[in-house]
Amino acid sequence: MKFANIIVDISLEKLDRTFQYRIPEELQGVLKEGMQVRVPFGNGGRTLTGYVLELTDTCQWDEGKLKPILGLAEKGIRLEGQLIALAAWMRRTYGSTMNQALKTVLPVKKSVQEKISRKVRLAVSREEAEAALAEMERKHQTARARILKALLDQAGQDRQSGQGELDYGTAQKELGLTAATARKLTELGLIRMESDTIFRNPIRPSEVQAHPFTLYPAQQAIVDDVVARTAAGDLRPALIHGVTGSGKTEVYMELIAAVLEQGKEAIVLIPEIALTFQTVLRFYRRFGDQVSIIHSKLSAGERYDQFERARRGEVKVMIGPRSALFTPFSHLGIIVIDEEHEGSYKSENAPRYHAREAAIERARICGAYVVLGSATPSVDSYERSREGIYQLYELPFRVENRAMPGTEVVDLREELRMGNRSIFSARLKELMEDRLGKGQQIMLFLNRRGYAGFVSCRACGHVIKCPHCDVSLSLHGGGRMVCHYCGYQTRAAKKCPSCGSAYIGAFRAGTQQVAEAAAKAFPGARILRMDFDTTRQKGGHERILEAFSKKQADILVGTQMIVKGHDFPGVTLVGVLAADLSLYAGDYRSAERTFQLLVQAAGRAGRGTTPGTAVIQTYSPDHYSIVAAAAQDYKAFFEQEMNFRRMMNYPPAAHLMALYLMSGDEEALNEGAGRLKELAMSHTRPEIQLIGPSDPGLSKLKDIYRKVLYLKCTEMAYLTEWKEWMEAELPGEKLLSTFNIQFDMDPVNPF
Ligand SMILES: Nc1ncnc2c1ncn2[C@@H]1O[C@H](COP(=O)(O)OP(=O)(O)OP(=O)(O)O)[C@@H](O)[C@H]1O
Ligand SMILES: [Zn+2]
Ligand SMILES: [Zn+2]
Repeated sequence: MKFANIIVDISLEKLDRTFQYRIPEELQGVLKEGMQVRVPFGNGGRTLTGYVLELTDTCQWDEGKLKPILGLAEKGIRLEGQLIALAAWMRRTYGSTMNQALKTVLPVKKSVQEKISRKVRLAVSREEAEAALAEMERKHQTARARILKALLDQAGQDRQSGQGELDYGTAQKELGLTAATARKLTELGLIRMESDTIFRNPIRPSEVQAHPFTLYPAQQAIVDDVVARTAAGDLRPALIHGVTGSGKTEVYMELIAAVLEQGKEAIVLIPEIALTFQTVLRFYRRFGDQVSIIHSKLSAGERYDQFERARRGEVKVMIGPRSALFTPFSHLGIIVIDEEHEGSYKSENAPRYHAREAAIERARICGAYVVLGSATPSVDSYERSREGIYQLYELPFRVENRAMPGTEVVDLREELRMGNRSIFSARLKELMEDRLGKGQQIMLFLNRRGYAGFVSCRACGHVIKCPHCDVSLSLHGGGRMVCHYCGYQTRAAKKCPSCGSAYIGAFRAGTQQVAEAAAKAFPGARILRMDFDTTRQKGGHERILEAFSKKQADILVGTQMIVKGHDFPGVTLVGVLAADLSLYAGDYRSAERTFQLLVQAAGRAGRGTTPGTAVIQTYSPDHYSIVAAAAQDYKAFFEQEMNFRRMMNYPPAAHLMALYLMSGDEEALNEGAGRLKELAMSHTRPEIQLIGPSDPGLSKLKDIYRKVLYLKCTEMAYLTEWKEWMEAELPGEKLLSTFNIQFDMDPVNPF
């Protein structure tokens, strides 16, 4: 590479200003993205340090006028540079402006003073606090002593937690607490300042258990192999495929402990929905105050504080969803991604990065390694483990050989034939009666994808699909059935093309109808509903789950949010009302998502000592993802799914890049989509297959019309090259300049 694009100022507003320099002979092959260099700046002979953002062979200006880089500011790449290199990779891979990419990886500085209620809490046991207080009184450190005493008084009153807690504002007013005193007490480790949105660490140092159990041989074998392999320099990601309750979390913690022992740090990504107190508690219990967390309820300022604590070395293990990946640790050793198949790891904002891919890149940049874990790995990851890109480990049994749930599949076509048109099949109803009679709990699960209304026959189960894309067509306005990939359209069928039955139509059902039907069928039962409507208010989610876990209800009805991660030992029956809902969601990952949901849903039944049963109702009992889920057979599912992906050239057999086009003006959008396709075709190559433009699942959202164009290709590099070309071309396109255009490499969630 001959040139380097350099950023000299990383204050936020100027992130997009890069300057190009010539790479001198002695730095050829040495210079890497993220390195800090010295460069001449302006005409006054000034020298500045800057970061290398990108290496390139394309000269943006007059080659003769480019100045050379003077030299490296320091050897190697420091933290800031590592994150900048990651941003450059994200921009290149996923498509966005450099500004958007840098803002994603670098914590945004606190700008406005936030009014958050802060709490001052005791960070030590009462005995330790009392000893410290006596010492302070002896030394006449009255300001500190006053605060400590007030906290101890509080601790005495607050029996339940036994931990003293004061409101920061009140302590300032009534006890004369100053910032200096608070800082000193924090440094001494006596108090902790927290806001209520941060989970408090409920574990006292004396309760931290370094080795709570001896690992089982299967767990220990994984730990030993990963530790030995990585120590020998093999930093390939590890994929742990372990059934629910097989002890994966204990393996993660053991690996993290080994990394901490080397003086390095750890990041643990978990889906937000699993970020429950229970999970966090296990990490606190194991690692004490070295643990901290990030979650979506934190304000920007609190998030920044958490990142600063990590930067200063006060925290060694950061737990959180996707964005915790950018925790500024200087000696990162391991990144764990639990439930690696979860769709929430894919960002929905530009750059639309996948946290798994970005984690692997960050680990590569700083010499760390990645551990992925799931009971139902993504097809992408499992395929990579088969190619040897990831190292696969398996935990096929639950700890203590606890039983897996029993699964039954009910054919809804049979129910119709027998004249049962209710939401509950005869078998599900029978089991519900049985459980209610025994005082056991039931979960009813509707795996609705929200908007997709596919068209199917209730008599024979036939689903109308796109002849070109092999995904189900969705019912749109005006009686049209539409393919969300290629735009193929046809009139809604009045009769089933397969059996001639008139029982054909859009498949729609809501949690409210289910709850009503359950109330009608079981008049005495106490029913809770959890979905988007009932969880909209703050804390709605937690309140419903808590009520259910306290057995204040017999039946919990909900969407996918009820099946993930929650442990309800009282539940012995899970009913999946219509597996077809996610199976025919109209995108190429529908079968994969269905398999994952069904296995997880079944995993909810019988977590306690009483064995559980899952009933899966469907019109497609022969579909491989339902057959495999019922048998809890991941490999069988994977083989058939991979065949489908290979046949249709969907990821991971190929790469799929989406171009989303958005505008408030429908007519202009149609015209723009046409122009975009023209442009796309002018720079395409035979290896790239262009599909669309088409209406996505949501063709209008908040008054914004949306179109999508797809490009398929087995070579990612060709798509990246095409994207770079398009990104350079777009600013000059007058017709397209008013649209919001976004790239999405290997989309995961339907647009
Ligand atoms: N070696 C062990 N000895 C005793 N108990 C263990 C051991 N390993 C795990 N457990 C316990 O078994 C249960 C399941 O383990 P864990 O949560 O680690 O499994 P998991 O695979 O992460 O589960 P899930 O997929 O449901 O999140 C936990 O209660 C855990 O404390
Ligand atoms: Zn039919
Ligand atoms: Zn199609």
